[in-house]
Amino acid sequence: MDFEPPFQGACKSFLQNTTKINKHPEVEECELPVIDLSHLNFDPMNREKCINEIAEAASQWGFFQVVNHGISQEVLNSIKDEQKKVFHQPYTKKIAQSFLNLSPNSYRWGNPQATCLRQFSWSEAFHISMADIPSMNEHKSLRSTIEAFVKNVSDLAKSLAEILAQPLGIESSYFKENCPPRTSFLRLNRYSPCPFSSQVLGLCSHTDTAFLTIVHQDEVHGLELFHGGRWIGVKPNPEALVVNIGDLFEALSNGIYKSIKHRVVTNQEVERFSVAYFYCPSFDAVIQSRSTTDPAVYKRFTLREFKHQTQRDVEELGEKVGLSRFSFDRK
Ligand SMILES: O=C(O)CCC(=O)C(=O)O
Ligand SMILES: [Fe+2]
Repeated sequence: MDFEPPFQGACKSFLQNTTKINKHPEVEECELPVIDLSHLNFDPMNREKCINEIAEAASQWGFFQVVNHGISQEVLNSIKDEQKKVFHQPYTKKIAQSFLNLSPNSYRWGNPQATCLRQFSWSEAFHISMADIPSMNEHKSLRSTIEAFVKNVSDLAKSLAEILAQPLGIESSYFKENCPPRTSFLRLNRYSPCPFSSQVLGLCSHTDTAFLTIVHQDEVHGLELFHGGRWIGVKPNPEALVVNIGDLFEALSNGIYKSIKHRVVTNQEVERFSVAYFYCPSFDAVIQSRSTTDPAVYKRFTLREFKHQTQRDVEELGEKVGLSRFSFDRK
């Protein structure tokens, strides 16, 4: 098929000298906490209970699902349809810098810096900065679907961030001041069927950098998170969106909320799609651990410093090291 990136060629040398990654079929599936956001609009007691559930899930799991989230099924379905159309364009077209009129390197696949199979991702993605959406003029239906999705998902991200900030005593204006509308971004993901599914991951294990991420996954299983010392699968729930805490919120909350490692496994038969919205501050936003009682776990840093460190680690080690680079405990 002319839309597939040359995954096999790119990881051929790793496949020849690798031992199997320990995954499927041992991985169990779990029901992540499901939080009904309609309770936020009820009486103060119900609202308080809902806020506590969200904060509890963010600290125990770092991941949760939300229903009655305010994004219509129609918008979610059309994102998937549009995603399918765009990923099914010829590979040679997708790699052209001018495709979709996005910033350079918005289309990515595999992992050019991988040093071993564990770091390779059998998937492709478009990273779409909010600032790039207005220039997607030639692709009107993709653009308008993305705009409709972003309009809803950005409000949802801001409300969830403000809710999570409350128990930490962070002022409600923090996110408004630090996350201007253009600093967040979307990632459209496509996981291609993989003939080496017992060895190769769809998206290698990582934590997200953002304050928080909101994911709409389709009905195909694949997302797994590391919890309680083992990998567990997140059962797709068509009504729900998956929310996860990113590194910046873990740092801001002084380690109370957890940015958890997650990955996507491949399967041999069907393609899988997901769309992730990463709620991010501006590059110069200062991330400083907030706690009135405990000593700070993380040093103060800007997103720019964090990104530079990540870039260096990816170039030198093939993967991101993440928050531990900024921990006071680091040896
Ligand atoms: O595809 C998924 O379910 C998760 C995607 C993800 O973790 C990411 O894009 O960072
Ligand atoms: Fe992620």
